[in-house]
Amino acid sequence: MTEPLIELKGISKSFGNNKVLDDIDLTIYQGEALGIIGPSGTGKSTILRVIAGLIAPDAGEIYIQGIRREGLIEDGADPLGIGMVFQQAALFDSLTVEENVGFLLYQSSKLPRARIHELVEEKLEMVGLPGIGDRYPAELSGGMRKRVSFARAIMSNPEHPEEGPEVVLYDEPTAGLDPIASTVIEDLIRQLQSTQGACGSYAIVTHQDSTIRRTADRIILLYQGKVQWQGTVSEIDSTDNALIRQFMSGRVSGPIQVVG
Ligand SMILES: Nc1ncnc2c1ncn2[C@@H]1O[C@H](COP(=O)(O)OP(=O)(O)OP(=O)(O)O)[C@@H](O)[C@H]1O
Repeated sequence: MTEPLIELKGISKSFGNNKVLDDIDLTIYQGEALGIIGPSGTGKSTILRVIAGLIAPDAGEIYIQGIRREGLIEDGADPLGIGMVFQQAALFDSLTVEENVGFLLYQSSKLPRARIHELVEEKLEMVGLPGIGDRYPAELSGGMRKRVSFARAIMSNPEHPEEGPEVVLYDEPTAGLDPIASTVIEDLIRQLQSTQGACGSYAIVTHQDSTIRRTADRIILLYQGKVQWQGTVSEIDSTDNALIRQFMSGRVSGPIQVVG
């Protein structure tokens, strides 16, 4: 494996009495596609939010390209860009697609509007949605909104190319999509990984079987605050780990307790 981009060491996080992450060690390597799976409520989104620097762990250390992160992302930029695609597309409803995708550039760059427009159009083309910049999110389907949020996540400022996202964190990017729309998103994730130069390494949280198999190379299973299993995609079918067997088959009986 190549060099570690992001390392979590001994990460713990509780909400009240609920210990969601319990002394987790996890590394994301350069060029890696890491799938994070596990039952609902086991802290998959929480781990992404910790990696993104949106919430602070209670204990443990986070290293970004070998440099320890102090505080949250808002306290100082990481040495590499981390983009996030949320489960909900999280677009601003009152802004057009163009204003959403170019949001950060319109807010904080000195680029002329025409140049931002070009860059937005370039990203929209990459996600297969050219020419929709003047529409509003409410006019789009769920799958289109997700693709627009991708376009926003991969936007970088050509004045500061080093700030472009090198790592993307995908939180259930295919949740609620039909199988064909899911395939489009899965292909897009892999396509961006190989062509964009930017989104070459990523972690993806998903419950969908096709997304697990098509977008991840290495998988970890989170349960009860711990990484309980890790292996390659082909190993999810051959392992006799009882947690993976139950999770992938959807059986109610087994070591994973059904909540609710
Ligand atoms: N800000 C918060 N305040 C209180 N509890 C929280 C907060 N964020 C998450 N939790 C709790 O932490 C646990 C883990 O939540 P998280 O969203 O990380 O799970 P998940 O594995 O991503 O779940 P799902 O698969 O259902 O999306 C849950 O019990 C959730 O209720």
